Amino acid sequence: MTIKQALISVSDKTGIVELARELRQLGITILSTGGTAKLLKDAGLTVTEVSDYTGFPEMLDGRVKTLHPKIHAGILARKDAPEHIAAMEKAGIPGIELVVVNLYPFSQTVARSDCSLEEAIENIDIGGPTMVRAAAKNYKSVTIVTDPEDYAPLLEEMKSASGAVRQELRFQLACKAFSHTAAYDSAISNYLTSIDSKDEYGQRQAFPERLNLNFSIGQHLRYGENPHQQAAFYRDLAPASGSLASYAQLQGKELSYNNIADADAAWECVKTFDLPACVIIKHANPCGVAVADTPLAAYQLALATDPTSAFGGIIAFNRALDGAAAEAVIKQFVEVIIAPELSDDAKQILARKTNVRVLTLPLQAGGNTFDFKRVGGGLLVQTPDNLNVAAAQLKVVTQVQPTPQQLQDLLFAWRVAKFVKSNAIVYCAHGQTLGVGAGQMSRVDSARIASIKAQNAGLALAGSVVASDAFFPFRDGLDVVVQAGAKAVIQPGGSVRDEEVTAAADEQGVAMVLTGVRHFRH
Ligand SMILES: NC(=O)c1ncn([C@@H]2O[C@H](COP(=O)(O)O)[C@@H](O)[C@H]2O)c1NC=O
Repeated sequence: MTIKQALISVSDKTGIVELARELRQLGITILSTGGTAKLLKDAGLTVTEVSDYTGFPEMLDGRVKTLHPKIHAGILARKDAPEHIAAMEKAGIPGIELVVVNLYPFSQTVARSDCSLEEAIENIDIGGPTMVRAAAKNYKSVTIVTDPEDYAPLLEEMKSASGAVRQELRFQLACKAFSHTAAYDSAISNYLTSIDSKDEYGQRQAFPERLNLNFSIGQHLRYGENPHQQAAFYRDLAPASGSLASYAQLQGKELSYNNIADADAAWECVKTFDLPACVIIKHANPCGVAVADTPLAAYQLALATDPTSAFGGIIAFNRALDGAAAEAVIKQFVEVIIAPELSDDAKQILARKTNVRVLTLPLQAGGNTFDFKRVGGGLLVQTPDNLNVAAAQLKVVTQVQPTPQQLQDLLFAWRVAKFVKSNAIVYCAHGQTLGVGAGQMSRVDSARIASIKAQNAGLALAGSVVASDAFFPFRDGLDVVVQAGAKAVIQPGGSVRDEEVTAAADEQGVAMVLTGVRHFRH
């Protein structure tokens, strides 16, 4: 379909002057709205303002710019239907074969904490989506472009086909256009339905009445959790900075479904430490975590927790990976390595193992607004568990006080326990996990398993500290960890038998601190 006339009306003006210049060179007439027209004219391009074209000025503070039959008939007329062509000729309306539109920045506007309802409403684009949908509906006659990323491929196509665009590309762009308007309307609906109606338009609730999710496909995966399951990885339209979805893969095989899930667990855990840290994940649980002076030392300590389970693990660092650490890590079978960056040495060393997936991610705070869990016929939605307890918030409930070193280790153990599936028991000493009990239905069993694991790894628990992700419902769990050698315990408290558990700790001369916060993880 040859393009004679284009309509350009964009909020995001990235690359628009360059596009318009190329369109002019191809002999295409350009119609444009106020701000866009001014920018193009200032760049020396010949442009007709929509208001001059329709003979109807923009009005109501821009609420009506392009909403005119001369524009919409121009977009919606089927160029292959004689009756449409005749009707257009009779009305004296020329066709529009290319529409380049992106919408008012609604999501960016409402993301600002000081955004008022009035401001949000004014950022609901009306004329833009109307043109986008009209052009997308009429993709057989019209090309619709909503993303500056598509300007270059569009021009390439037009230049190679004397200004024409193939129907295949027009259809692809139309699909993208409907996704664009669908995402836009979802954002409006999510925002408006999360406003607390009781509070005159001010208070926003966390959860919208209707939850519209919008993710775009990042990649098709070879299979899901198991080979007989199909799978894909979808990204947020704008992933939070420093979240897993913003990874860059430097080398290695394609990531699998389980790789991505485990990489997320590893990255979220390692990000929470200030000191150089290493986290090794297997089947969504940390099997070794340590902090030390260097990435190498942290890795060696993390590996020592459970070298058997670390086989085929996902390993994350919160510091640049240097050559020494890289050399040590590739001695083991590792699925994925993640770090904020890699030294040139480390890159060369890891390149020797071409299959190993290596990801880099910016070490930045910030995460998802909501966590989701699909259940039969529904979706559980919650805000993420991003509470980090500080030393000042701990309450010592025993006669024995923890030493400063124990306190430091208790906080370390507590941070790790948050990332271990419940029931979680984590023994630690000197910034190293010594035994991790995960995912047990009984807390006592988790405590026993964690001690067995430490024993298997040849790590002594005498004098260690221990974290329990939730309270001890009975003293039996506490007895197990004390018998194993723990001298200080951190747990939320809140059981009806707290007194009995504290008495058991006193009786055995160990220190116990309460966080007042629980970290179940399922
Ligand atoms: N009301 C209308 O008729 C209308 N037509 C186009 N727009 C939007 O106006 C924006 C461009 O405006 P300007 O060219 O003035 O910077 C685009 O995001 C476009 O989607 C409109 N604005 C809002 O609805």
